[in-house]
Amino acid sequence: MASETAPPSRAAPRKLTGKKQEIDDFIDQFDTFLFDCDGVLWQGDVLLPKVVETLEMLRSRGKKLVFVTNNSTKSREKYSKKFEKFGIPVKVDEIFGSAYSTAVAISRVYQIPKGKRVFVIGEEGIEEELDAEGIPHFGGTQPLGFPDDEVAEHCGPDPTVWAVVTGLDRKINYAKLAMAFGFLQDPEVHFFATNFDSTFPTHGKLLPGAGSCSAPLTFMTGRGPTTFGKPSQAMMESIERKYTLDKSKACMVGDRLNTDIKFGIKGGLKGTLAVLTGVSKEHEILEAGEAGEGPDVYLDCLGDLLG
Ligand SMILES: O=C(O)[C@H](O)[C@H](O)COP(=O)(O)O
Ligand SMILES: [Mg+2]
Repeated sequence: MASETAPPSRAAPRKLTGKKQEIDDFIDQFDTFLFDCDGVLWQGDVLLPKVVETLEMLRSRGKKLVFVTNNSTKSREKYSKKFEKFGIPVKVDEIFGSAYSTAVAISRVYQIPKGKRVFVIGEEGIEEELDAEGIPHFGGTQPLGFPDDEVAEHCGPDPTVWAVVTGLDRKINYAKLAMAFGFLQDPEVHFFATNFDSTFPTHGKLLPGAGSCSAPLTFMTGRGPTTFGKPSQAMMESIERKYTLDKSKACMVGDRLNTDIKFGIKGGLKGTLAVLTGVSKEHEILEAGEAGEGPDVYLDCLGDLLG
């Protein structure tokens, strides 16, 4: 049996101490920073401490900033407006969201056939990115067209449905799941999820995440979805198509081990930085480090990069 090639040994995660020289040395290794959003820059609509100043500092040192979020509730356009509201100028092209990554995959990689449509369990972000790619869709934030308690008469296979796409849907309900289950009983119908984050960090607590919106369908059908958010490299490929990304000078900054840090490690980026303002806890980071799956370094919060 071919011997399993052990992953290249990775040093244990190191907490940056906040000494100016150590932080400067860390920052100076990179010319591009890929930033996760929820749990790194903000929690919901609350900006985390010193985020604006930190991003300004990095930009003043000539660093390229790219924003890579698994949160599919907003399109890139709407994220650009969210940044603007916080006084952070970010162009749409600097933002890569899982809704965008999924819509691009459906239209340009899988090439959905003409006359087919997509059923959505999710919010405006998915709908707006599907619209931008010219992909017909229904469900999502739109009414189903019949009272929820009549779903039994309406659910089941539908030859016009080419895929079910799930994302974070804060108004998910039994009728939506029943409709999606009906479509997925046809094995030809694709099952896509924007991302599989189990939880969503907001208001200082964890709420159900996008992965918890797709999990019931996996339980019903025995099928796992194909996902296009981190740690899938679909977004890394989108970023590389857009920018000449020198991975040997790029750092991924995230709050979640099994999405952000895994995305950076799998993507072969030079560095990974975890922050403790979102999902992963310090002991989880250290335990992951023992398995060679931890970040290179970590901080209590992004603002600590200011030293
Ligand atoms: O449930 C979700 O979709 C995720 O928790 C959330 O939106 C992650 O967003 P990110 O941290 O990738 O910006
Ligand atoms: Mg996050």
